[in-house]
Amino acid sequence: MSNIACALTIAGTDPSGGAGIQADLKTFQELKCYGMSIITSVVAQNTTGVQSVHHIPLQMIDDQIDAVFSDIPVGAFKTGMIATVDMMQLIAEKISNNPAPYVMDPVMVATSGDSLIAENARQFLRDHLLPLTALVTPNIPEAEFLTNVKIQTLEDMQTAAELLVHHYHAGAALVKGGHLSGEAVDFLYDGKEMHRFASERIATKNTHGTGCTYSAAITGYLSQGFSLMDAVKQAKYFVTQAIRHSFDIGHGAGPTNHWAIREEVFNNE
Ligand SMILES: Nc1ncnc2c1ncn2[C@@H]1O[C@H](COP(=O)(O)OP(=O)(O)O)[C@@H](O)[C@H]1O
Ligand SMILES: Cc1ncc(COP(=O)(O)OP(=O)(O)O)c(N)n1
Repeated sequence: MSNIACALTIAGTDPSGGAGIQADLKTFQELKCYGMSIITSVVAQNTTGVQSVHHIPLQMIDDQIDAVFSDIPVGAFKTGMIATVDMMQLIAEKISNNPAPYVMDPVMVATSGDSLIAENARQFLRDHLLPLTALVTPNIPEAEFLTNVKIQTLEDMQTAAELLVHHYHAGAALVKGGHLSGEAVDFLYDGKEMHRFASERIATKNTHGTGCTYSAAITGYLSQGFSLMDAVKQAKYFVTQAIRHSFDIGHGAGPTNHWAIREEVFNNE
């Protein structure tokens, strides 16, 4: 039996390669994890926005999950876009007995402004999936929706992180500050302590898929046995480098560069 770390993503697709399943698998690969994927929706999108969405039938999502869970031990898994309440119900049922750490990127709206999940699914996500998580990774608008706290300051971010754990029963919460100004600061609250992760703000419009990449990197590191704190620390470095070396391709918000740390990783071996 191989002892390679196996990481799984349950999410929607991005044929232009910057976000969703494609970003997750590229990230897993860069971290030398064995990447696996379950597709919830096929999304026609690119750097400028979402053109159309096709939801995968429930039975097919069910079959994909069974195919993976019945065969391969999952070290850690994440969810991204889960568009409907029916899909959420099914996924909650399927993952509730899996002991691997669950990282939720509570995807609601794309960088382009297009909505990716049904209105009633947002509340279901908070009430039924959040309590199953080891970690939830909302950006500011997502944290505002989930907690009903208006977030304008670093203190507000910390309040939201605490509420997500103590009131909404997330295992831990990482509230990301990409949508504020100044340094790019994120707060991780693990139920006991608040940890701050900061980097310089990089001047770029090319941030398509940053949330997907960050949560996939955390999942990848968790699958390798890193502690939550170390997984977030390493992933923050990964996503910062991916933004720093992002690509100016396409006509809108370009994608991050998943291989930005490859040379450094290889050189450190
Ligand atoms: N311009 C930027 N420069 C550096 N880091 C950034 C920048 N924008 C976002 N980040 C970081 O990228 C990660 C994802 O952030 P955020 O944009 O808040 O989430 P999302 O991509 O889900 O909207 C966070 O670590 C955040 O601090
Ligand atoms: C299929 C799919 N999942 C997630 C997203 C969100 O990605 P993006 O629009 O780049 O926003 P962040 O990852 O930065 O929150 C998507 N567009 N498509």
